[in-house]
Amino acid sequence: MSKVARIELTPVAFADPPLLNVVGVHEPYALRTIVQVWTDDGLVGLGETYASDDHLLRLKAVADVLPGLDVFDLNGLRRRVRDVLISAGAQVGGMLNLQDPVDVVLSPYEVALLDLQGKLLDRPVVDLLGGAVRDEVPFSAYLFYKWGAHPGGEADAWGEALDPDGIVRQARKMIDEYGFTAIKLKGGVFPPGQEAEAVHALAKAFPEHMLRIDPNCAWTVETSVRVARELTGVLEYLEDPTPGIDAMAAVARQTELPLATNMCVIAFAHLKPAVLADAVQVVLSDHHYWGGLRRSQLLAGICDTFGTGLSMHSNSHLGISLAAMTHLAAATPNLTYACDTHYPWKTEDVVKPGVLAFESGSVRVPRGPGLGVELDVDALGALHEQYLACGIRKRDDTTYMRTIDPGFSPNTARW
Ligand SMILES: O=C([O-])C(=O)C[C@H](O)[C@@H](O)C(=O)[O-]
Repeated sequence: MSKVARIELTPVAFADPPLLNVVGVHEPYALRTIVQVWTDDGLVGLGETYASDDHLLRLKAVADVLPGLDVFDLNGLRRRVRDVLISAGAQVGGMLNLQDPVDVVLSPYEVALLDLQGKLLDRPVVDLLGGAVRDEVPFSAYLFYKWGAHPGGEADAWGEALDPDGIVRQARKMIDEYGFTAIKLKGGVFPPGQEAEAVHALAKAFPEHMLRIDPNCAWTVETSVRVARELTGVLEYLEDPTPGIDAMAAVARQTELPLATNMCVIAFAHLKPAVLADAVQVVLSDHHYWGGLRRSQLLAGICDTFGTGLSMHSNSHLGISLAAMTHLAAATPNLTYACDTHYPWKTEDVVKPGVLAFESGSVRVPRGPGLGVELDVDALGALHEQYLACGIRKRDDTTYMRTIDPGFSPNTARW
């Protein structure tokens, strides 16, 4: 029996371009924690998660109680995570508008144990999740309004995108380089009419592509209904136009356009009220806060039961997460939408190159044992040094953006 012997938690910082969203501009660096779980027989399993100071403290508290755990005992893992968090006074269970901290902390450990199980059995993680229903997982081109450079920094190859022409240019570059067949525009930055204009420009330039826009709850119910009606037949779904289950339900009652969310349904406790109110037609899963890969499949089953669509959300992430997302999506039959990913925006990674590549907008499921990706320990060390030097220490995973000068964009207003 292979048991957990020790855990290494390594916070890292990697370069992130000046992407804009409703709360401001991405910092020059995004932060993540790389989790390594070592067994008593010298194998290592990998996980990746957020890196706020509070989250790191919780990860550390759990790491202290994992030695001795059988790597196949995922129920025992969840029990230990829950016990540690409850005794530390965490509000577990998914309060209104909050993720369930048990699922958030559980996730990278569950992924690391699945990676270990796969290595022990010489099978890819997708096989442990029920087997591949698709060998290639489609992702979407994730577009952002964007500055040409961080203040005082050098311009990057993507250039500036602050109007419909800039967004179409960005889409063209993404599609040329990665072959995406679906496009998501991060909105909530400019007035809604201007952002709808960008969607129309994308529809004109890429008539065969599936389109989405996500203003991250920046709009009122009235604005959401107006934009939804204007973009019905143009978008495949409208993501989080307005905050909360009740407001989303009010929009849903007044439009035919499917509404999607990764903001009002973010824990199992939110599913029942959302279903009862018929508030959302598509839930964006994200294994980083839905409790890992197997609990994301539980979410998929619940969505299937209630006829709710399933897509996948992404924050800035590295290759361990991309591998985990790909295995999960490959093994989840009703995950039929192209998944979100920030991966094309990243120029540094902690995994060795060669396994994860986009072809025609899709990533082929790694077939090696476990997640199928290998840690580059030199890169891990360098990105950890960057974390120590970069000066960004996150207290809270929701405040990872620098708020931009409100004079630059009216993003402080509610539209
Ligand atoms: O609502 C979403 O899709 C996200 O939160 C994804 C990303 O984190 C995005 O908003 C970002 O990084 O600016």
